[in-house]
Amino acid sequence: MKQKEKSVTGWLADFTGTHKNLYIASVLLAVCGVACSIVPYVIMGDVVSRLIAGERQWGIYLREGLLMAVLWLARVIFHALSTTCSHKATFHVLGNIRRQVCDKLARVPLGRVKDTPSGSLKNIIVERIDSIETTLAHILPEFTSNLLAPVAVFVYLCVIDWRMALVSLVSLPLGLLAYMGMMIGYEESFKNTVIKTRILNDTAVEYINGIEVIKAFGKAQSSYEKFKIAAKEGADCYIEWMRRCNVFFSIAMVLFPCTAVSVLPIGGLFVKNGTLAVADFVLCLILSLGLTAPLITVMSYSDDIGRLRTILGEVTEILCWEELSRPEEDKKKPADYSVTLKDVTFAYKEKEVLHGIDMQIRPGTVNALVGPSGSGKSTIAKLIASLWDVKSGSICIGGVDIRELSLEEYNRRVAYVSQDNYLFDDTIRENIRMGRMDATDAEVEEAAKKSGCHEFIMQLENGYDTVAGGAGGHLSGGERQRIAIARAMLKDAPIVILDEATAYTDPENEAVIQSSVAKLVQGKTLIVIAHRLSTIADADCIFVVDDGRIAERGTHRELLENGKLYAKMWKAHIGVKNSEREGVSYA
Ligand SMILES: Nc1ncnc2c1ncn2[C@@H]1O[C@H](COP(=O)(O)OP(=O)(O)OP(=O)(O)O)[C@@H](O)[C@H]1O
Repeated sequence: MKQKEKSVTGWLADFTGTHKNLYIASVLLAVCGVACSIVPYVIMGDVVSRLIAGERQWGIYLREGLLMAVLWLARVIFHALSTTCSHKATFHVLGNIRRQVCDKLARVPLGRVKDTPSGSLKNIIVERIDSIETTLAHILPEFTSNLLAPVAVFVYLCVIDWRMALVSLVSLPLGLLAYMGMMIGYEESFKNTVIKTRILNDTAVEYINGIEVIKAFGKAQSSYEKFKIAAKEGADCYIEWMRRCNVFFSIAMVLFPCTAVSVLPIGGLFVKNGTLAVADFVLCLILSLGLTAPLITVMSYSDDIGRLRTILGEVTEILCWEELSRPEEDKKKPADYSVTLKDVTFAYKEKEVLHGIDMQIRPGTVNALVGPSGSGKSTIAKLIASLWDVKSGSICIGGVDIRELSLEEYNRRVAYVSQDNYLFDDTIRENIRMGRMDATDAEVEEAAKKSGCHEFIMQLENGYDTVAGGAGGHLSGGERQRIAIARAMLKDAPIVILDEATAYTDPENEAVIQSSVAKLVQGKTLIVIAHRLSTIADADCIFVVDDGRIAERGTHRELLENGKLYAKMWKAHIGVKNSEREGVSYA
């Protein structure tokens, strides 16, 4: 939270880290470049004076001309070196920002990430961070040179004739006035365009992600319409802003470079009354012409700086998200792999969905969570998997509160197989290896065999080297779940949480999955969210969740004897099951 008070420059200094020196070198080189661009004016002044004085030794002019050429060349070289340094530093900064954001996403509660549209996060991490590259890389060297150059020219003008220096500035305040008119309502307009662009991005991502549903329900036209409206609103917002700026901008751009309007007549007057030499007058005229152009460039950076501030604001907002409070290292060692929930409550935002959950899970036992849809089973599983933090109460592993265990160590102890088995756009082999990164190919294949994947993998075009596709799109739901089980098997964690998939209920797939789960959990603490009660009839303990509370607990037999919710659910289940063949049990 303390981080939130940090200024944009403070954040930038943080992101720059050890590469600050490159930025310093970039500024110093830019200053050298400015010096090289000013000295030719001094030489030019000398040339003009000599010409007017009637100097006829062409060798002098040649030498001075050559020196000017060398200085111009040096200026270009300094500029190139300066921007090379700033680009190098900037790429490091961008890498650092992206790394910090990605690390952060792994440390915040899952809900925080899920509640943010994936389009927005992707947009910030990829495009928006990328878009500040030019500004960050150019702003330091170019801001320095464009600001220093006119200051140096003005000082030189003062040295020649202070009156002419002041006369050359006459058009500046008028131009500034027009420019300020352009800045009225700038912040609001800029924010508006950022919001509209974000909406357009989110709509585009939603359109692509939901393409299957859109096609299936014939909603292509209405979904495209939504995208079209977002694009039009974005464009309108820009056009309206630019239309308002146009007049002021045009006036400012006309007024700024108008130095000659004041320098010519007033300088001529000074020459006429003999208070200004002709050579100095010519030099002042040349110098004043180059005075305002760099200042216009400096002012154009206000736009880039605004964008930089907005984007850094978005990035730092993510970096300030509250994290799961976990130590770097375990504070205590769990005595065993029992799981205990004490008076746990949990709310999604304001809506409390778990109200005082108490559960005792002995190590090495099979435990099931059953209950009506929406009763809170998955939420309990996710809290045990440490994806969210409880609102009150505690969850202990082997007698130690999970908030006293490091996330890394915790992840080694718990394998969570969710319904939503995401497969990365990588080979099947690497997807399974994610369970344990140092597993050999033989170990990967062994896990695949145990989880009933080997056969269908071998039938794929490139076997284990087949790319699974984004979100595992080329595999069926059942196949994806089996790969997720293989992954968990390879991880070999002592506590396994399994959210039983409801979607893949064909008897053959169900039997394969259940026998592979039975292999996965031998001797481990299993917590399974069961949708098909026959699979957990032999469980050591069944917890019946109803409306965010544990309504009943006990073995299958005990719960049937109770004759309450579980008995009713079993009756309903058997009604469906009677027509099917008997299921295989996990235990
Ligand atoms: N990310 C979320 N944000 C807000 N509310 C949520 C979120 N996830 C779940 N809920 C709500 O919390 C309650 C419990 O949901 P949960 O998914 O834990 O139930 P469940 O028993 O696992 O349901 P199912 O058997 O249908 O998967 C539900 O009312 C659900 O609408």
